[in-house]
Amino acid sequence: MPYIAARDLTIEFPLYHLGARSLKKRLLAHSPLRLRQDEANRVVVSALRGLDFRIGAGERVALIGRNGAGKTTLLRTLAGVYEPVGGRLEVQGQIGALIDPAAGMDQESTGRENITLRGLFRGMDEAESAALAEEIGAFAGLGEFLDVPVRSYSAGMQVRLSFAIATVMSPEVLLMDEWFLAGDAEFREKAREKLTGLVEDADILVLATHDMGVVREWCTRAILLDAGRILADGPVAEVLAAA
Ligand SMILES: Nc1ncnc2c1ncn2[C@@H]1O[C@H](COP(=O)(O)OP(=O)(O)OP(=O)(O)O)[C@@H](O)[C@H]1O
Repeated sequence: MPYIAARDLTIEFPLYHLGARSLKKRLLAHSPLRLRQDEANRVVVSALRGLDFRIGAGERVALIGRNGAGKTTLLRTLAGVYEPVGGRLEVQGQIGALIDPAAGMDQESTGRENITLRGLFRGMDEAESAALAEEIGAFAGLGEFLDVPVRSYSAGMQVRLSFAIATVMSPEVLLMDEWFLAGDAEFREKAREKLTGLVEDADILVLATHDMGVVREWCTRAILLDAGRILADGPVAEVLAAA
């Protein structure tokens, strides 16, 4: 059964090129909770500070909180993009990540080549990968751009392509940042339909969002983050009432 277990999970980012010592000192004095000096005398941002939680199969969890609270950092950590500097994290289950639109995309290759590569990587044969490319290209509405290098896509086209790639297979653990719900009205409608199916199929959903309508509609549990810590964790209605 898929699950996520975090124990004292801590993520920090070193800040380079801060320059003058006086600036360092001022920063540290003004933000003692988020900034500290590490053993190498670098100023580091404490993005996530000692998080403890367990998410089991069947749970749909919203990560909520103000700008800079740590939602995206937590999603990226769950996806394996960031390595914790402290604590333990276990993620069991096949992950599907809708976090960074350009992640894993080769900008010099065409949309079709990118899709085919993903298919082959997942163990499909060439015919299956080719069929996948057609299906994804059609869903993303790329038309002839399917055979053009991705670097010449508009931002919206990149989002549609990565959305279509990431959602075509049903992951057990679905990690999603809210901007995947953005886009033009026509695509948004298609995306919502697709996501509703995906959310229903996934064993675990973790969604970072500012949209409380989406939280109420899709999630069973909310984790409220503030300055890298968990302020509240529980059923959506309870956490939203406390927020
Ligand atoms: N690559 C990075 N380098 C340095 N600091 C970072 C980096 N990524 C995030 N941070 C810091 O970590 C903290 C958490 O940021 P994060 O993006 O996770 O917040 P968020 O809750 O997703 O915010 P938003 O709602 O604005 O998207 C912030 O203080 C941010 O400045």
